Amino acid sequence: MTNVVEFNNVTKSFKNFSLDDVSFSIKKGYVTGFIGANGAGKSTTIKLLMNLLRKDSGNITIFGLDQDKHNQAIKERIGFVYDENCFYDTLSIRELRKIIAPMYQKWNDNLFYKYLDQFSLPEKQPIKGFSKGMKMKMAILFAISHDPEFIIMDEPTSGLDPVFRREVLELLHEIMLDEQKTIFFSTHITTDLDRIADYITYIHKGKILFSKEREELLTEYGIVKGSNDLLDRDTEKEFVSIRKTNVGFEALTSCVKKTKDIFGDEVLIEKPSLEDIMYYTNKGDLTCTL
Ligand SMILES: Nc1ncnc2c1ncn2[C@@H]1O[C@H](COP(=O)(O)OP(=O)(O)OP(=O)(O)O)[C@@H](O)[C@H]1O
Repeated sequence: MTNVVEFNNVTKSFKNFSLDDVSFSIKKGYVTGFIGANGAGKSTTIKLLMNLLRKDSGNITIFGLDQDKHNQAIKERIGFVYDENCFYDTLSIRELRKIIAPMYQKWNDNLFYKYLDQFSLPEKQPIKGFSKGMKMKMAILFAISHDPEFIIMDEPTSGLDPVFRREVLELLHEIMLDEQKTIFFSTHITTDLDRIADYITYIHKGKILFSKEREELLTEYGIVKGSNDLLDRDTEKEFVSIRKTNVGFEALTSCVKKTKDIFGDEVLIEKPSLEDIMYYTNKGDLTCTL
């Protein structure tokens, strides 16, 4: 399987935060969801991917090309949706098109007008009068009208109502019907990933904890429920983190198989949601080898 992106030992430090020796890859032809708590390093990683930030060390290849040597050629093949509005808001879509289209050799007006119509966006109205949902649709419109192979989005569904969110996800589905396309997007809304993501990359305090197939992840991890007297210093170490109540404990394991070997039928193991995995991982440190 080909990788569209390879991060190799990438490091970036700010005064109070570091992306620490980050290595992961993004598979061609799939949707990868990028999750992590507030401040975990998602936007920083995406900015490094877009070459908008200078890395301290390591290297990044995109389409097999070194990012620093082939910046322009790479950008031509990427569609980027940023989480903040970065367009001049006194301009209309028609005026923006005149500025943005010449930047891309492969700009496709047929595609542009197809999506403009599909998104029901007004062409001549200044964008400052647009709702948040309309602005997001417009950002997507400009990101995909040069028919990019790889689409990167920083929280495309944040702040959108459920109907708009569903529309954005439907659009991503439509794009993915072309098996050559790849999408990488960050989100806090893990249920969106249940609908669309094939792979999940999880960042926690500047470190990548895993980058795995979603289905595989949901089989390896489990929510374990049992009686508090099963817990002692040794058994507690088997869990990512534990929540104890008067009636028993609930914990996350990252190794369902090992948990079954240790506890047998004495515990109940349920399939976790991505939200469960994020919640418990933020509470504790990983104790099992991933
Ligand atoms: N230019 C910068 N200078 C100093 N610190 C920065 C800079 N950019 C980001 N940071 C810090 O790096 C950390 C990670 O920020 P980042 O925006 O990557 O997180 P995030 O996972 O995208 O968070 P969120 O989900 O809240 O958007 C934060 O503590 C942030 O304050």
